[in-house]
Amino acid sequence: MAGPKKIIIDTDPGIDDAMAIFVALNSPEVEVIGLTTIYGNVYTSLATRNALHLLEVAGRIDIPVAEGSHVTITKGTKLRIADFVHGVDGLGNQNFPPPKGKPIKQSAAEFFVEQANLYPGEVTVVALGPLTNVAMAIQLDPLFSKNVGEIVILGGAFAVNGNVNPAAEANIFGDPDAADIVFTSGANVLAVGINVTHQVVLTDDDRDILAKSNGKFSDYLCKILDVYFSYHREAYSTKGVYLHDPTALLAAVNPSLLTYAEGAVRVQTIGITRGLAIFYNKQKRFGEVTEWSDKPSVKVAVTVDAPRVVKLVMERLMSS
Ligand SMILES: O=c1[nH]cnc2c1ncn2[C@@H]1O[C@H](CO)[C@@H](O)[C@H]1O
Repeated sequence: MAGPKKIIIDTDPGIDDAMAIFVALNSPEVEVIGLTTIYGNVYTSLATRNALHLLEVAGRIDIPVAEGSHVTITKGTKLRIADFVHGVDGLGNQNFPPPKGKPIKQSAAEFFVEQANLYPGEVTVVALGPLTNVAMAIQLDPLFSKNVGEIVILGGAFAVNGNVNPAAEANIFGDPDAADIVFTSGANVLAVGINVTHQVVLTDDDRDILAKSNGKFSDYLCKILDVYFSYHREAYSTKGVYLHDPTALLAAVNPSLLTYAEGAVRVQTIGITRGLAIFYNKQKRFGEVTEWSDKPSVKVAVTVDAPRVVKLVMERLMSS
């Protein structure tokens, strides 16, 4: 019998990243073989610090952390950091002490390539931030896109408005050039966009249940969730928060929680729609060659069993 699925979580923690990491650590279907870090919710160096801290909270310092890129794939340094969503420390302004651990010497991209070569077809990368590290791995090793088992992406706003602006979702907007490289790489890609994750809401009542449960992970999260709840109340008038990262993580754990369409995805890299990801379902045979014509298909999530996802997230956070 095959063992648990090996996953590497590429992360920019981030409150919903913290949730996803804890859910993963409490999911017997997967083995977390590493965390890699990227800018997005915070800068990369803080993402590394937070990744190490979260593993220490979880008592899992056996899991290596590889630091990722500090700049976009085109060496851009004008990064968009979402500290207004997660707090200046990325973890709800709690001023946690610095972690004791250190990242490994390898970069995130080198770690991806090494692990995909070590276990061809068996490693799933769950990318919860901008896709710079994944695109760098594709550029570093021409065989990476074949050797990696699957790349599950939290990103895109397929046929709905974005969350950075009407066109773009935050992770794709963070590095649109990298995203286009990943979507057109031929790797086995599954994208979970905010068209799906906006259906998965952890309500105020769910949070009360988490708070009363006395689980290690739920206790920790209830401390940091305030900032995330306030942001959602202000930005969306929702009585709850979107479970972006945990939903993408669970898509890697149990793909049957969602349904998917297959087709080619291209990302706009310039202009007012920079970061817009457009899915082509390959149904119409266009009379002319398009920028999508010869591109490999990826899977894009279309529906989600939201009550089951919320229930699973809660169970796994409370039973810690
Ligand atoms: O309004 C927003 N702007 C920027 N980033 C956001 C916003 N809402 C959530 N996220 C963060 O970006 C990813 C989903 O796009 C999630 O990781 C979430 O934490």
